[in-house]
Amino acid sequence: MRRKLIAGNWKMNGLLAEGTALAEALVNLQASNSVNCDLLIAPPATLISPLATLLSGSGIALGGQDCHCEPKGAHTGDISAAMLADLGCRFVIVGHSERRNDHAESNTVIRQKARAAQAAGMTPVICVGESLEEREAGQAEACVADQIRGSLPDDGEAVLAYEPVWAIGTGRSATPEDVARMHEAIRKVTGEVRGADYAARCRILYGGSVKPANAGELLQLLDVDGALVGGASLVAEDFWAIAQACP
Ligand SMILES: O=C(CO)COP(=O)(O)O
Repeated sequence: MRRKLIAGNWKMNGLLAEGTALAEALVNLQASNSVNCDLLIAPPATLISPLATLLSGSGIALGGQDCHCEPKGAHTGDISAAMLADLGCRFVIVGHSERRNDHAESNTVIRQKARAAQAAGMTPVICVGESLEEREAGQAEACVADQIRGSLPDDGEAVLAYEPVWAIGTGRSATPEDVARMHEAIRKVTGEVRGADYAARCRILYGGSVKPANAGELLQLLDVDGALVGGASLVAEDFWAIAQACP
């Protein structure tokens, strides 16, 4: 049985005061309500240290939004997986479409980052997803399969996140039918790459305009093991309502 994971990707949002207030609000919500899922927040790197203190003992896990594939060295501006783990991160998002696009990250680099995360004792959350052009050309499943074959490490734990690029930050979520079909396809490819046992336990999250209004129907789909939430994770009540939608 795969326990659902609701993850908030804060992206490049949150100065110290608002970031800590948001985390405090989540800790308070968690103290007074139980949810049927694991919880993770991935704040900007500048907030990891203060949030590590704030979230300590809360049961809300902390994650990075990216890491470098090398353990250390001359990489100005980058952060190693060990640095994230050192501050208490248990997860790190790799291969988000915004990194694939803004920083021209390839599947090969993303796999190296995922391996670096595993080597530091963290679980990578590996993002995949097709562009609108790829979907309109009927290439969505082939594109996502290529991304999985290229970026999923050969061993070790990983979480996968299906985030169709056209659904991110647009308010336009994929339909439950599209999500169900794609998640089934992702589990099948994962089985081909890593074997049936691994595919059966691998968590596959959906991301792209998840909000309280659509979380319930997405999270009850058979192969949807949680959500990677952008915009709605910046509002404590909305993020909490999404977590509460886990059946
Ligand atoms: O990119 C996302 C999460 O990683 C999704 O962002 P939105 O929820 O804002 O569409």
